[in-house]
Amino acid sequence: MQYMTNNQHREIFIRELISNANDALEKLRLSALTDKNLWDGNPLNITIKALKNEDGKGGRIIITDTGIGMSADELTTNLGTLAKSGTSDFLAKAESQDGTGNGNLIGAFGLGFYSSFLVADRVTVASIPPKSAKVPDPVQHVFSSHADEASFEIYPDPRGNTLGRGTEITLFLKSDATEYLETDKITELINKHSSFSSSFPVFIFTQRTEEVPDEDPITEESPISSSEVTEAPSEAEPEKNDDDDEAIIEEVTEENEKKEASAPKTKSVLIDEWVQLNAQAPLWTRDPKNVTDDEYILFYNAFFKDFTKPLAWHHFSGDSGSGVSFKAILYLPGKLAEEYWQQPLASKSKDIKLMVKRTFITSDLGDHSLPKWASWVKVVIDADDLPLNVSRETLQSNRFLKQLKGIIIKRLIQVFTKISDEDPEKFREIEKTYGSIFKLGAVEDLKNREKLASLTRFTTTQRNETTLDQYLANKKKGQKQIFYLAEMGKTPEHLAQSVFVEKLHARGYEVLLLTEPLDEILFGNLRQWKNVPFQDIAKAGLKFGDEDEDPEAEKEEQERLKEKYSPLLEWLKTEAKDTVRDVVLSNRLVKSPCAIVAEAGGYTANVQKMMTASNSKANRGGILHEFAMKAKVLEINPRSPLIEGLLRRVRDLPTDDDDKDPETEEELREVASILIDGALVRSGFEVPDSNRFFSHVDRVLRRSLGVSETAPTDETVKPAPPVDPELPTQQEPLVAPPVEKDDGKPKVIIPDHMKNDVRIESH
Ligand SMILES: Nc1ncnc2c1ncn2[C@@H]1O[C@H](COP(=O)(O)OP(=O)(O)OP(=O)(O)O)[C@@H](O)[C@H]1O
Repeated sequence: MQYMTNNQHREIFIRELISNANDALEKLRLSALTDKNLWDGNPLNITIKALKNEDGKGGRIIITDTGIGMSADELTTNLGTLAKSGTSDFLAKAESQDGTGNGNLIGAFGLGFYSSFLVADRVTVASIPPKSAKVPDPVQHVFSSHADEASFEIYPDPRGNTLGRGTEITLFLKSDATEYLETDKITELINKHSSFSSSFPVFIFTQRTEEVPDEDPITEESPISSSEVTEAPSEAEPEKNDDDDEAIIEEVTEENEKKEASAPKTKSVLIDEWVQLNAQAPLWTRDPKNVTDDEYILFYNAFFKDFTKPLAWHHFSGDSGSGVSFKAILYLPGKLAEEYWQQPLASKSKDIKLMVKRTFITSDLGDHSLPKWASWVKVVIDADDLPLNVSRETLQSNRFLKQLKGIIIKRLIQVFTKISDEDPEKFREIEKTYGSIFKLGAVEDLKNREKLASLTRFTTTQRNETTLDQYLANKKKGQKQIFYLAEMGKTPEHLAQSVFVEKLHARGYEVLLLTEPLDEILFGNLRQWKNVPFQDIAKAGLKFGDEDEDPEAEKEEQERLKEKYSPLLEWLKTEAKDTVRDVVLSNRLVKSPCAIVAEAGGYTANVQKMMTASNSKANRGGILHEFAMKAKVLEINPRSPLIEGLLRRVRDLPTDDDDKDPETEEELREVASILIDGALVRSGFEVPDSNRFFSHVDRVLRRSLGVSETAPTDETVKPAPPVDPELPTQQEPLVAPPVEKDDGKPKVIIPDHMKNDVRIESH
């Protein structure tokens, strides 16, 4: 893999420049589809040549493409903007911005043309656009910029039109970057970073010596040098190497002379050669059996310009059924772009690269775009049987394009399902990035709802992860609901402690614990799974499913409790009338004395929080909102000693007006108020008036400690001194000025206790 180490990051200049050249070639070819005059059919390629200076010190690398080229204006706008703001400053910032200062930022995102300055202190770009109706007489211009200067120059190329069409970039290498003058080094770099950066041929200039028969030995006083270009890669003669005349000199010794007398005479000649570096067929056309993981990753990096590691990929071929056969590779990116989650519903797929016979056609699927949930997927798909010169407009009505969406989505879901079935470890990794995508997909994509919802995983009161199918396989006899509890932003551990879970858990029922906002939206859309409805256990309607099996005795017991508690239920209904619409005996509590449950049309604590967070006045103003806020029930646990105690006290309250004791009643009312507020908090709601709550708690505490309820707290405090608008005159600075070191740089003061851990250098 090619993830950057400290010293490696500058190597990426070659990848960036080849990728730019590839784009320029692609642009020419695509523009020529509509304007035939732009391209005369001459080869489209990229050539690279390294030239050492004659004095042996330094040299330059020349990268040339026969692409769309740039006019003087385009050179200014495309390349000049950064030069103006200072190239070295920019590079320094880019190198340090990832916080490690090791340039991984450059490695990960690419700097384009400006990465040239990682290895060069001067760069010239000679460029000329093709002849067109708009530019009938193009002129070759040179853009020249120095790494240390915040300026650039553009001037007509004194050499005239040497390129014919395209761009030639010359990097004058820094003294510490001369290793890149070795052809082997560049070849290694291109194979490592850029073997897939161009779909056009990339040639490198090499020289090798060869022994050839000497047909004219008499004239040969010393070995002869001959230069010949074995393959001219472009219509424009590649720049003549000034140093081509340099010969390989072979020492003529006596021994050699003797040998030569007996052996047939040969001479060493220097052969110039253009060697193609990316001669292999495009990756997607190859047999998957012969492609290594590294190749898939390198291809992904170069082709989609995403230099992170993809999580998975799928290489497949097929037939559309409408007579188009295709080959494709589909990739799951290692992470989803931040922007995706900011506005998932506004996202549009831009990385479906449609090729025809190995040539890029478009990534704009127009009306046949992928659904939003899948808009991040990266795919190269090459159709053999579409016409090459198909225009974007005719493409839109092409049957294959209409089918493309279906083909990709089907495969994408297959990839996820296969990993889910066969490799749980890997799926866990995938789920970290795509877990929410499955939920979004199941909400958005009706056609694939079931398949996508099958992929979702949930934490439960019994295990760390389960699918909905696994949940159903674990349901208890008679269980007719899928139990879940949702509270966004909380942890599953927190939810597992909820008052609503206690009885279900104690009885051995499994409860799904949902912590993401999308979870509730998903269940709201699904409503049921394999005909079993979802039940929010914080809401009314909870059924264990075995109630019908209750023996008569148990039913009688229920009736008895109801009757016993009716005075408390009635009394509490009055006390809690501002908070709930009803008070009932609970069948969902074990230890807790009480809880607040939302009615069918009411807000659960979770929904209420979401409503507050969404801050929408429209949501919060209406009658429906008022109704939903109040649609709650206070459930009390008849087996709780606290509730039993309260029942006794309520029963003991005199009913006769004459015997009534307002003080006792008030005390009890305070207890009830704390109980109701406590139930709200226990159930995830907020207390409506926390001041009132704490003053009640204070009074009850005083009573329990035997402290007078009316005894005032000593509230005397020392008042502030009188107003004094006068400002302090400067006597001593509050902060000691930085002490200058001998070299004029400020000395940074570090507290003694931090001296061993911190080192700061000032520059
Ligand atoms: N070889 C080239 N031929 C024609 N135009 C080029 C060439 N190299 C660069 N350009 C032009 O210069 C622009 C700026 O190039 P640069 O590499 O800085 O950024 P980019 O290619 O747009 O983005 P990035 O490389 O970061 O993805 C390009 O968009 C393109 O228009």
